[in-house]
Amino acid sequence: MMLNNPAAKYRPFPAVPLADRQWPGKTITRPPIWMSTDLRDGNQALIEPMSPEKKLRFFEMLVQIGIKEIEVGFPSASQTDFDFVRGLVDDKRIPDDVTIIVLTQARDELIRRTVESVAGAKRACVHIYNSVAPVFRRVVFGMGRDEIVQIAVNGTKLFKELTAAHPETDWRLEYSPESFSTTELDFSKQIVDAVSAVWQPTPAKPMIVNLPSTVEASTPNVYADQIEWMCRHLERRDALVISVHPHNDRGTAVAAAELAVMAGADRVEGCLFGNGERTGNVDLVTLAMNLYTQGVHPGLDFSDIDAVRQLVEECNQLPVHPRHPYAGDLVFTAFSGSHQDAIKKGFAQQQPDAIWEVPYLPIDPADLGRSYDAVIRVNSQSGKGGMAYLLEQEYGLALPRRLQIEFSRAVQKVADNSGREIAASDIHALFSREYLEQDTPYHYVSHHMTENSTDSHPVRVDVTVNRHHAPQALHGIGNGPIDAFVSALGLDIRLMDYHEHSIGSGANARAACYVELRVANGPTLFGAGIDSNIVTASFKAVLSAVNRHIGASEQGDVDAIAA
Ligand SMILES: CC(=O)SCCNC(=O)CCNC(=O)[C@H](O)C(C)(C)COP(=O)(O)OP(=O)(O)OC[C@H]1O[C@@H](n2cnc3c(N)ncnc32)[C@H](O)[C@@H]1OP(=O)(O)O
Ligand SMILES: CC(C)C(=O)C(=O)O
Ligand SMILES: [Mg+2]
Repeated sequence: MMLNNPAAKYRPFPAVPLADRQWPGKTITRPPIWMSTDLRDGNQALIEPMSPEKKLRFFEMLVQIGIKEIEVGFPSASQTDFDFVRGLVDDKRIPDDVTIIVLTQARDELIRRTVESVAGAKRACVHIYNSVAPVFRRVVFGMGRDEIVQIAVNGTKLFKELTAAHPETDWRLEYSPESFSTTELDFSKQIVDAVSAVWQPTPAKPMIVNLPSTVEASTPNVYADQIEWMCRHLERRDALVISVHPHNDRGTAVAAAELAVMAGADRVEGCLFGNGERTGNVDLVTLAMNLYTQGVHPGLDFSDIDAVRQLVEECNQLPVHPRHPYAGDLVFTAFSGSHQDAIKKGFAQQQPDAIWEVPYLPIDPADLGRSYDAVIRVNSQSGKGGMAYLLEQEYGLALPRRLQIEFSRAVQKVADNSGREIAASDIHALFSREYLEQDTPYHYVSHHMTENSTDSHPVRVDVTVNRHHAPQALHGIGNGPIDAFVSALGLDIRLMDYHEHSIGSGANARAACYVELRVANGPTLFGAGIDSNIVTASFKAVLSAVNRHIGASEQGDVDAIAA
């Protein structure tokens, strides 16, 4: 043993002897039965447990999402929980297709109080548990196996007796050998079989056998082996609903639940966004959305995930992590350049009802009620694609590729200097400053254009521009308006590239023009212009490019590019 090696005080988790395990070859083709334990396991793990009002809002939201089995509390633990559960029953707040579940230790007085809390409900499930792992048997109870079995059997017998006095309620039993995942499999089987022998479930009225990883202690494949082993060995299997309840101590609860379902589990207990004791219960939102991405409808409605998240955060008084799969603030956001480029191209090519194939996005944000707007954000890690996407989405400006490259240098400079994210409005302001507001020394005032199709230069423009604020009347002819305008300016410039598109439609439509100009044999620069008149927009774009060239030249004067 290595001295001072902390790892030396831990044991490797033993493999399950299940040579012919079947689960690795299975796929999940339908959702499990979902059970939310937000109001019990989630609530018991909060710094401040929920008030009855919050619990009720949470309950109603769970119903709305479509969860049919809801663990609503531990009524024997407190008057608040008892009253809340009683209120649900007495105020007839439980829809006919929803089953409420109440948890109790397998102790007589607690079982009595629990039955009292739900008696009279149309249907109610009492969830009885006792811990069965060796360390609990030794440390907590100081009991041998048979005595531990007796706790569960006695509790079940009492429950059977008590419920016989309330035939108006359709009673269901859920039994959990707590700490199942760290218990010898033969003992878990022994105690579950003993409980089901007392309760005598039938396929029409099955008993829920919940097999929790109370503390997640192994890799998820081991948990799957344990579940498959139990499914194969339990008595009265056709009268049992096998449930799993993974906790997230190793950070693999989602994987454990998924493999457990492949291994035969019919039902999954968990909490929204993974709240729950210590590192949490398995996250039902992630599980459900993972199914979506495999083409399996989870049977739950998370089409407005932001509203669900808001309510959960309010009730739990715990934030959902910004990187939470599907619901986090940042999960549909790409900052890095190559991601932005691929996402932008993906959105452009994605057809409305086709299979979803946008790179880097496993799910369509719209399916969760999230908008595309926040998908791409720009900071110093971003390339041209991100800022081009934002300008197009938010301002309708579709920059040509070479202009994107040119402008992204300006964006990058600002991002590098500030070290912060740059909002779409900042990018637009920068674009306006760099291109649209470049009006010195040349500023467009007005123009008149005439066309004579028989002429070799069919277009003539008479244009007024201010040069250093002094009006100048210029005239030029050419093959088209821009050609004629360039000739009217009388500068040593060549038009290299031209793009235009409309912004908006109808009476408010405007034209955006982008031109790339070369000065003499020097470098090229872009200019941009926007106007309700497309010809005016193109003239403004030319002057924008000219002014930028002049600004960039050493002399900073128009003579630098005079013909
Ligand atoms: C993994 C889980 O999440 S399990 C659910 C855990 N949740 C909670 O415990 C929240 C609500 N619980 C409570 O408020 C309290 O535990 C109560 C009110 C239910 C009971 O409180 P107390 O009577 O003080 O008992 P406490 O919970 O401390 O349990 C200790 C005793 O119960 C016994 N016990 C614990 N669990 C069980 C069980 N499932 N079945 C039978 N006996 C049990 C212990 O051996 C111990 O016995 P001892 O006093 O003879 O040594
Ligand atoms: C009560 C049981 C099911 C529990 O919450 C656990 O074992 O984690
Ligand atoms: Mg738990």
